[in-house]
Amino acid sequence: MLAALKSLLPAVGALQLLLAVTALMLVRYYFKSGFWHQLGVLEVKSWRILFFYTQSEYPGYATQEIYTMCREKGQPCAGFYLCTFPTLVAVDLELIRAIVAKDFSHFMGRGVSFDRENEPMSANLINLEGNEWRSVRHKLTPTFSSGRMRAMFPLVSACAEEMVAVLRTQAAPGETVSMLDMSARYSIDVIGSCAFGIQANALTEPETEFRVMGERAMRFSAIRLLSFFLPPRVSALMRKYLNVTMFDKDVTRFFNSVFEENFQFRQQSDVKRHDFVDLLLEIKNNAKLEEGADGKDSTGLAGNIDDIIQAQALVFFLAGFETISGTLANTMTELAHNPDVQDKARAEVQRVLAKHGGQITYEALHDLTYLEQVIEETMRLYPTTSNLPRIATEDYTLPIPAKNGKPSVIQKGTRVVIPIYAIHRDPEFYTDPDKFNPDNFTAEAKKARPKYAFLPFGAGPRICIAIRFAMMQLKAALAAVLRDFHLEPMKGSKDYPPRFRPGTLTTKTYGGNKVLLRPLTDKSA
Ligand code: HEM
Repeated sequence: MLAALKSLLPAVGALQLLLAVTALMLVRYYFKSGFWHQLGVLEVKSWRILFFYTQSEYPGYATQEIYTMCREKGQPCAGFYLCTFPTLVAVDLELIRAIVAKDFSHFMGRGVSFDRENEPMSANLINLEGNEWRSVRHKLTPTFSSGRMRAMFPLVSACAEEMVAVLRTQAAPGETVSMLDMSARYSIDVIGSCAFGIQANALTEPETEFRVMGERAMRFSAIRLLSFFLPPRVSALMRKYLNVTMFDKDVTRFFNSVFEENFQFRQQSDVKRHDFVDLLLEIKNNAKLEEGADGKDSTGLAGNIDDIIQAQALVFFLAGFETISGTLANTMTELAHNPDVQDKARAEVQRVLAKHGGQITYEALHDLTYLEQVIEETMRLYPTTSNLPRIATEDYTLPIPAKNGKPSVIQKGTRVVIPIYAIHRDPEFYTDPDKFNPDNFTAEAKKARPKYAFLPFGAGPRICIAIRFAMMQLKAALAAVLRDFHLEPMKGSKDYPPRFRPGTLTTKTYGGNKVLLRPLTDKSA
């Protein structure tokens, strides 16, 4: 029977399978109706949830609808049942704090299905759970310390200066530049340099292989995205019979070979670049020292240390590419459309540069506090992750009584969604929430707002590990652009305010963030 199915599947095709799975999910949805009601949790029945799973619209919209419904009804959370598992949308900020921080031991994972045996690259920090995650996180954390960032800054700064040099050649009068494209090339060059120890040259050669492969790595078809969040046994069947892997095989092969080549070179040479390759090498050497008699690292890592190290290098790419390029591109679009903000940010850059001998140094970045507000406001409006996923790794009693006032116990395996996009657009926390206003992030404004009302990097022990690295990259690039250019909106553009694109893992907008650039010397002339 199985053999017959297997031979049929290629003919059936991914799309048909997806339709069949969707139909099954719908049936299951109706079967399970009342599930949340019985638990005393507000139950959601909206067709939008299907769009959420099939990624046919920006996933922030479906959870925003649920968020608004909860707020109107005074409920801390709501649940829906689809795709064979129950999902809870947490709305109340105290409940969110409990899930991501206070009761973290019940929610240590994101619930992503992966196959370590056949795809060692998928056993990365983002996907790992439990003690293994804890161990890898503990080993990687020092990699992002401020001392390490300071040492790495020259590599990042070189890419920022290269970007403005390329922009200078592109900023012909009246010609628009796609800031999304330029930011992607910058981000690729930074990752190539810092995580793989190579010159990717995406800024000077846009179609370089590193970039092409990088963009392929980030392209997840609907079926691939769906497979991440299905129960492990269903994903395993999809892998076996449909060949649905987490990463494209060519992509894995490419990144493996680039990393291996440079890793071996570093092992055999005395070259030190103070980049992630050096630091991963250190982790490997320390792990070897800690190796137990069974050949496994004694600190809780399962599997081969070389595979573990390689998986983390790839995660720097996966987690660091589109998050940076999208945020950078959206910040530049907002600066182009908000000339007052742009003038104020540039005045700050000029003032700070004068104080630091005319150089964009690591220390100078710390003084760019208004620029930081501008970046934070961009991340509020365009959070790279619209919804933060968690999975209950144990049964859990909700700390806030739900609908019927009685304690509600959610079962192990329940998915939890923290609706970041909706929280960031809540008028209770941000007046005129759709308006770009960096004053939302003055020290006073931040103090007056609950901590969990701003979650661009997530929160709790699984918060983004690379916040310092991310801010350093963003500030270095923006300071160089503001120093050298005036940004203006594209004439007659219909892409502002930007609309969000469906079907992407990180938040993306339509239009490619096109702006007009005027070299500052021309402007003052
Ligand atoms: C604007 C830039 C960035 C944003 C907005 C961002 C945002 C996030 C978010 C929302 C999470 C999930 C946190 C949670 O579940 O609570 C995350 C996790 C993570 N990020 Fe970032 N990120 C950015 C840049 C980067 C960069 C540049 C890197 C690496 C070089 C990186 C590496 C990671 C890793 C490894 C995790 C998983 C951490 C764990 O599970 O322990 N991120 N990031």
